[in-house]
Amino acid sequence: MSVALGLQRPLVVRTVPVDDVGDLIARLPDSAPYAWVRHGDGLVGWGEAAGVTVPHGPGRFAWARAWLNSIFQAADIHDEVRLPGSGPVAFGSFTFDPGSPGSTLVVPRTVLARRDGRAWLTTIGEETLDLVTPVRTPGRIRYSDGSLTSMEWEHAVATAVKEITGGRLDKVVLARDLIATADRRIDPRALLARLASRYPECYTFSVGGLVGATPELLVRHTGRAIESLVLAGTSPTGADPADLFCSEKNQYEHVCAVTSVRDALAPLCETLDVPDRPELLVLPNVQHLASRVTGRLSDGASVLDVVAAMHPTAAVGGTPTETALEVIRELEDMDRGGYAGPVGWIDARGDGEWGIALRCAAITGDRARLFAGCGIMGESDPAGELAEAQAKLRVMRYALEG
Ligand SMILES: C=C(O[C@@H]1C=C(C(=O)O)C=C[C@H]1O)C(=O)O
Repeated sequence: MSVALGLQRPLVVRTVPVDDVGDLIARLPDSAPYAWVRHGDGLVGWGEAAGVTVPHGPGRFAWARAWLNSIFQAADIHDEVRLPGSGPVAFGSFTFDPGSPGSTLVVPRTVLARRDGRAWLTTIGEETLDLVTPVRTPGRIRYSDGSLTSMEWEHAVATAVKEITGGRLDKVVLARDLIATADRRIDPRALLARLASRYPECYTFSVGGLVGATPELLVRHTGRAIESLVLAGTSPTGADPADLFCSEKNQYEHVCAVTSVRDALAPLCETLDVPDRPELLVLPNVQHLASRVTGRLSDGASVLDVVAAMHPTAAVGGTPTETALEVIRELEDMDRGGYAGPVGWIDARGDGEWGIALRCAAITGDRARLFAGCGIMGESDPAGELAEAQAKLRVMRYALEG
């Protein structure tokens, strides 16, 4: 556990309003940035006032909440803005599988934020001078297979189809990875800038080396109001949306995801509104069936409590959840790390926004590990699912190659 200022010495936090800050991502000074930006609004952060690697295991969300409480409750907070995301915030990324190590929480030393025309700056401890170094693009990119070749992955999909038609489960989301090697060290800021301009509708994020632009909002928590955007059912952009709406496979795949979210949220909510029918979310590469679920929490649960109840939804796990996790472990032959896990931020009031870490890559030095997955149903065609995974990989390929 690293706590730069020490648990015994409380964080001294100051939030002040600032004039318009321009492009948030362009303000990031170094190569280990924190970001959560959509349509230009959001939070970016740098430096580390406190940070921790969350121990893996089934109690990891409870452990993370306890750690955050100890930091936030002891903090000496001077907050002139008092909006979600003002005062101290922690950025976090949790691994998909509770058994995988690598979940992290970081309270940046500096956070710059904008929301609906208001901007603010939060600093912890002494002010420091942060120089914005020039952003370098990664140069030429070479790709190699991840854990499975395309053919092996198609075979895994075919095996999953057999498990489904044989009655072991209804739906499983299978993912694959792709390794990219660049000419030089990959500066996450170069990727963030490209992602934010090409995918403004998505949440462009960076936490602990995991960089991406996800369209899927796991949960936004503002006071007692919560909101989630459930995605499942995909076709290439440009294909007739009617095919997606009329496809029984895609409709059922979507119903599985929405049901998992409704079942997770219902016990926490006094009201919950789940649309009867999905809408269409069109992105530059793919289009999805999308359901916006809204609700009101019945008590003071924090955003992390809600994340803990929801993860993993059937949009990235499957139905039933535990069987899907078993099949994923059996067939993918890889550790997903933070891919398909919750990623986002939380403030000291318990407000925050968390997405499902999709359309992303884990960056280390000159290497990026890209991930993409697809919901597999009894009718799935392995070649079609491979094409869908490739379309989803285009997001990070574009971020790397421009
Ligand atoms: C698993 C991914 O995406 C998920 C799977 C989808 C599907 O199979 O239709 C759609 C959106 C996401 O919930 C991914 O992008 O890697």
